[in-house]
Formats: sequence, C-alpha cells, structure tokens
Amino acid sequence: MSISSAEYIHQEKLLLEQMFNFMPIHVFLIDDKRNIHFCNHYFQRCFCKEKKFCPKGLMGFQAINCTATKTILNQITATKKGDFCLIQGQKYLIKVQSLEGRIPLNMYILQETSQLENQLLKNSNLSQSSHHSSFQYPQFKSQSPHCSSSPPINSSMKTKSEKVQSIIKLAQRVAKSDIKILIQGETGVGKEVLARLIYENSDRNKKPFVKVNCGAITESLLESELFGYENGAFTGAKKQGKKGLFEQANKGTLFLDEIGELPMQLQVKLLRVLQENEIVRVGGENVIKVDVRIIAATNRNLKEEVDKGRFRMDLFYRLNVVPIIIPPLRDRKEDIKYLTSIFTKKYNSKYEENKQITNEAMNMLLDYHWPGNVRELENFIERCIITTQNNEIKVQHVIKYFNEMGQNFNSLYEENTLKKPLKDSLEDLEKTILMQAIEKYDSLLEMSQILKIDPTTVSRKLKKYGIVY
Ligand SMILES: Nc1ncnc2c1ncn2[C@@H]1O[C@H](COP(=O)(O)OP(=O)(O)OP(=O)(O)O)[C@@H](O)[C@H]1O
Repeated sequence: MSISSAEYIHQEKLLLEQMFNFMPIHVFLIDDKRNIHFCNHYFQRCFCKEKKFCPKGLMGFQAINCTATKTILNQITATKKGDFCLIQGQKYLIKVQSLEGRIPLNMYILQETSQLENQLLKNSNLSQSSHHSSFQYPQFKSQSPHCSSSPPINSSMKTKSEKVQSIIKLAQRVAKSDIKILIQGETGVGKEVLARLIYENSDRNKKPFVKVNCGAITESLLESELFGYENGAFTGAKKQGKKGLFEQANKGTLFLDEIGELPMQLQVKLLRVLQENEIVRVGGENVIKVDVRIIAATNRNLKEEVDKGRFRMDLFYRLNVVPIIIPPLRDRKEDIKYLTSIFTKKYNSKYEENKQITNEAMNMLLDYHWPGNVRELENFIERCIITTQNNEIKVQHVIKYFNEMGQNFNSLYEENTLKKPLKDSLEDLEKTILMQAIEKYDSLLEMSQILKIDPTTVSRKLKKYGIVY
C-alpha cells in the first residue's frame, strides 16, 4: 500500500517530534517575530508557564534546509531584573515549508542550559530569566521551590556598580553547584575576590581553597605542583613524594589563576583531570581520584587565545561553562568613588589618621584610566593616607602620583584628539600643562613667572579646569 506525500510528511513530522520529545535537551523553533512554533517536552517542562506559548507539535511544517547556518551559543545574559541565564548550545537557521510558503525559523538546541538550570534550580529560587539579546524565553518555571535558604555571603567584594552587583548575584547563585566558572577581566579587577566569594558561598567552604598562579612558575614545576610527584620522580624531589594541589584541594576548590598562561602540555593534562576526575602524580602510575571544584581566571581574552591556537578549544569550553567578565574600574565610575571612600576609611583607621580627598582630586581620579584597577586605587589611597601632610588629599597629590606612574596626560587625550574640535583639544593640552606645572612649582607666582602669564590668569584657568590650587 503506497502512502501519499502528505501522509509521509505527517509521519516524518511525528517521528521527529517523538525524537525531540524523548531527548533531555531543550529544542525549540522560533521565527524572527519570536513566535514559538515548536518546543519539545523538556523545554515545556522547564520553561513554559502558560500553555499558549508552547505549541506541542511541529504544525505541518516540512523542513527543507536544516544546515544553513549554525551558531555556537555560549554566553550569559542578564535580565533587566538582574537575573541571569546561560545560553549554551547551537542555533540553526532552517527553512521550513508551510502552507503559506517557505519561512525561515531558528532552531535552538541547548544542552548545557539544562545542566546549569537544574543545578541552579536545586540551589536557588531562580524564577525568571531571559536569554539572548534577540530572544526572550517564556517564563522560567522553577521546578524546585525548596531552595537552600542560607543567606548569601558577600564580605569582600564592595561595589555600587549594577553590573558588578549582577555578577555577584550570579556568583552567589552558581556557588552551590560544582559548575565550572571562568572569570575574566583585567589585572586587579577582583577576580580572586570573586573566586573566594563563590567558595565562601559554596558547600565546600569548610574544605580548602587552594590557589595556583599558572603563569608564575616554570612548566615542570607547575606540573609537579598541580599533580604532585612520586618518590624520586626527579633530582631534588622529596624522598617520600609530594601531594599536588589537586590532592590538597580535595573536596574543596582549586582556583587556577592566570589559566591563559598554562603551557599546552599541561592543558592536555588538565583536560584529562576535568574529564576523569582523577590524577596521576609525576613519575607515578597509580590513579588517584579527586573531587575538586575548579574556578579559573585570566586577564587575557581566552577565546582569542583559542582562535590563535594558543589555548585548547576543548579545555576552553570545559572551563567556560559559566563565563563571568568583570568590567575594568574605569568603566564603573560609581565604584571609583565608592571604593575610594571605603579604602580611605580602611587606611584612616589602620594608620589612625583622619584624611579626606577633596572634590577636585576625586574628579581627577574619576578621569584616570586605572590600568591596575581596584588594586591600584587601593594602593594609591593607602599611600596618600601615609604620605600627605595635612588632612586633605588634593589635586597636587594626584598629579604627583600620575606623573610618577609615567602617566603622560597627553596620552589620556591622544586617542580622542582627532575626534573633537581643535579648541577642545587645545584646552585639554592647556589643562595638562597647568596640572604638571602645579606639581612642579611651589606657588602660583612661580608658575605665572615661568609660564609667562599673569597670576590672575593662572588662577582663572585653574578654576576653569576645576583645578583648585
Ligand atoms: N570590589 C572590590 N572590593 C574591595 N576590594 C577589592 C575589590 N576588587 C578588588 N579588590 C582588591 O583589589 C586587589 C586586587 O584584587 P584581586 O587580586 O581579586 O584582582 P585580580 O583580578 O585577581 O588580579 P590579578 O589578575 O592581577 O590576579 C585586592 O587587594 C582586592 O582585595
């Protein structure tokens, strides 16, 4: 008995539906107006609050081209409410034949999301989230309202920045699971502070937190540090052998700092540990089981390192299940102000002083680009508290510091000079010269004599540029 082509399509459709419904991954199809045309059972169970958003069947479509484009999704996006969701999987652009003709649909297949979500749902009351910039999931439905209720710990990471507050929320939320986290950001932004915050909020917080800087020691030393060695593995090795950091961190957390510096050979070894949860000591044969939560950090762009062939892609994806990027201090001006006040209090109390920063000096700090980020700001404040002679941290002190740091003010402006009116650039230059002169000369009179301008003009210009002498 022959079957009609319509029936054939119908059967094919049913088969596909069953297949998708059987799989423990999220599959859904949306058009460019964000209408959902199909979602499998797994997706419905996890995300659909209202049935009307979730058509069950493939609705008479016949896929005619399933391979057009494939995009790998691997990102965390914040919702407006500060919630987070991880997108990890693939997006396919497919063309389907419907009664109205061919229409393009995006098919999402998200595997890792479910892993993250399940772990998150176990531990937090994540109830709502959104995803990719171009796509909004239906409402998240929490399957596990029995959340752990211990209040999140945030003893160390101070911030007024909404971005960083969202990062902290995310960190607290993922802390309870063993999901791997890769923290990226410039030096001194607080990657280690965040790693410790995750550890403190985790169930492993009674066990060790072990940190290793993968860029600080030679490859062979790092290998034996990480994996340990057996009796007599190399000249100079301890007789009785030595436990490596993986073993020392057993049941706890291992923080792999500067992971971007990890030599290729060790990348292979690390990948194996992450896959098998076991290590073999250098010079040894016994396989040792380890139970370690990994948090990695880097101030390089690790994806770029992957693209350049310097970092293994498989390891990158293993480590980067939850990517977190901490923004540099210059991009969170509110933190420059807030952290300045925190560090001022801290060091006033430490050195029994009572010093304050003037508004003009504060404005200069807000304009500075802080290459060393929070670490640099903290060091700067500590030094000012110790070295300034009266109770005010003034413009001169800031300028002195900038000059010592080799901060040529011109370089602050260079980048923008060609993008703005000449008059503005000349004013910038004039301001720069006046700032340097303030630092160099002891009085307004001396400045005016050297610069060959009237003292009242010097004073007026200083006021104009917000540099109060
Ligand atoms: N939000 C913050 N609140 C308070 N202190 C902070 C904050 N961020 C960073 N710090 C302080 O700044 C210093 C640098 O922080 P941390 O070591 O975490 O930076 P990092 O990004 O890991 O740097 P690196 O890449 O150089 O290792 C530390 O002394 C830390 O206490």
